[in-house]
Amino acid sequence: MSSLTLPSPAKLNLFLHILGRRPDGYHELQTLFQFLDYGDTITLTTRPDDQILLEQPIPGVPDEENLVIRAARKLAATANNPVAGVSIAIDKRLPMGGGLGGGSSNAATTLLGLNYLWGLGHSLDELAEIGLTLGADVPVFVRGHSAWGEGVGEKLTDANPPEDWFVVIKPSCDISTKEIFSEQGLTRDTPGIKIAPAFEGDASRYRNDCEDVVRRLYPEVHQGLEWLAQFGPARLTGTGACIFGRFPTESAARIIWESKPSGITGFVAQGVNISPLHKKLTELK
Ligand SMILES: C[C@@](CO)(OP(=O)(O)O)[C@H](O)COP(=O)(O)OP(=O)(O)OC[C@H]1O[C@@H](n2ccc(N)nc2=O)[C@H](O)[C@@H]1O
Ligand SMILES: Nc1ncnc2c1ncn2[C@@H]1O[C@H](COP(=O)(O)OP(=O)(O)O)[C@@H](O)[C@H]1O
Repeated sequence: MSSLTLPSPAKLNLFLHILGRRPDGYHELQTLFQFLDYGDTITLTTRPDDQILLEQPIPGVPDEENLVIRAARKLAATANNPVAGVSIAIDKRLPMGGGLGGGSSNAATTLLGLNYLWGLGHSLDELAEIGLTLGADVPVFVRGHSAWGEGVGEKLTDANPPEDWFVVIKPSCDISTKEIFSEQGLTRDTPGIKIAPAFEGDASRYRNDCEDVVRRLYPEVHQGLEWLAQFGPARLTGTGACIFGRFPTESAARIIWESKPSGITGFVAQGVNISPLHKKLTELK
């Protein structure tokens, strides 16, 4: 049996513009993804039989729907020869449905980890294509470089935003991506911008178009943003509920984190342009 323990980092949408809606109802986006040096950890252990199993179910997510199981099954189906079974353990730190991409990241880590353990030799392009069938955010985690995202987020161009520090807050509400994209009042006509070689994060030309709707529906998010905005640029990631404030140094971020009102949950982490998953896989080679 062989075993592999790998990081499954979070992402932030440093901005998120909605340009329009496609005939199939999906929204055309422009976004900037950056990874955080913070996330879940996944351990993959091969088995003597051919089963693909989750060691510990995630409450509220049936194993059949868990993105790691779905990713492993899809990958196994691409193999020319039978592959070993695998037990998958997820050490979950990322809040679910928080706009941090935890589920998509778990899927990508499983795809890359099993590609290595099973010796399949698929390229990142091939794995990103499999990933896209699991979710729009999976390809950026597979490619492992911060990126401008267009289309539904699958057209990716490498980006190098500053590796600033973030205070990430999880307001005490769960927000469904589908609910926000169904809202009447959502801004859906932001003009497309030319992707820029440099990103000045707090420039007024960059927003999260979901923010107004989410602030209106979820006062906890509004209050969190008002508090964070006192200290620097603050935004929603994805369709929420998590919000983040950006700081140039770790100590600046930690001072604000220590001053938070009681009851606020979240964490401090650095933005990184190479995914911690890819750093770890490079060390293994
Ligand atoms: C908008 C982002 C930005 O990162 O939000 P977060 O999920 O991270 O918050 C993602 O692209 C989200 O992608 P993903 O998480 O794969 O979305 P899904 O679960 O497939 O989408 C749930 C529902 O949201 C709507 N949806 C999703 C993505 C999109 N570009 N347009 C949409 O209209 C669709 O109705 C879809 O059925
Ligand atoms: N391994 C997983 N981790 C987290 N969520 C998962 C996983 N597998 C399936 N899901 C489902 O995906 C949904 C979105 O989760 P997640 O990717 O963490 O949030 P978001 O897309 O808002 O960043 C969850 O609410 C959950 O139902």
